[in-house]
Amino acid sequence: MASPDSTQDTPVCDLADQACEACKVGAPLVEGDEAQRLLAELPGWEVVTLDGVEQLKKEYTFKNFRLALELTNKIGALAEEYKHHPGILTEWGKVTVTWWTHKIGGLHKNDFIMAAKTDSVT
Ligand SMILES: C[C@H](O)[C@H](O)[C@H]1CNC2=NC(N)=NC(=O)C2=N1
Repeated sequence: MASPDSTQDTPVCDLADQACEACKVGAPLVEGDEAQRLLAELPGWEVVTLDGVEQLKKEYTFKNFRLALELTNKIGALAEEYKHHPGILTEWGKVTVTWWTHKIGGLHKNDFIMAAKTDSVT
């Protein structure tokens, strides 16, 4: 039994367990070193710039379309639950997910939280 103060007992509130905050126009963008620090907690995710907007992106692969659609629907339910919505491209054997915050035209902490929550439903 590890001692109560050992590091493995230290509760870690990781991204997937955090709640999204209400995001308003003018909220600060997450960029540079802060983005890289949060990205390090998100295996398989990358920051891409599409139409000048930084977004988090990850591809999930499957052996058929039905499984891709199942994940798509799980992510859709997450988005509705947390009122924060991704881009989702659903293809045979693949789901491509992008997270960014439309209101601020880039990345917010919420996008990193939702990316972690996306991984938690795969
Ligand atoms: C009115 C509605 O709650 C807002 O427009 C929400 C909806 N979902 C959203 N999703 C994302 N990714 N960015 C937003 O700015 C956003 N705004």
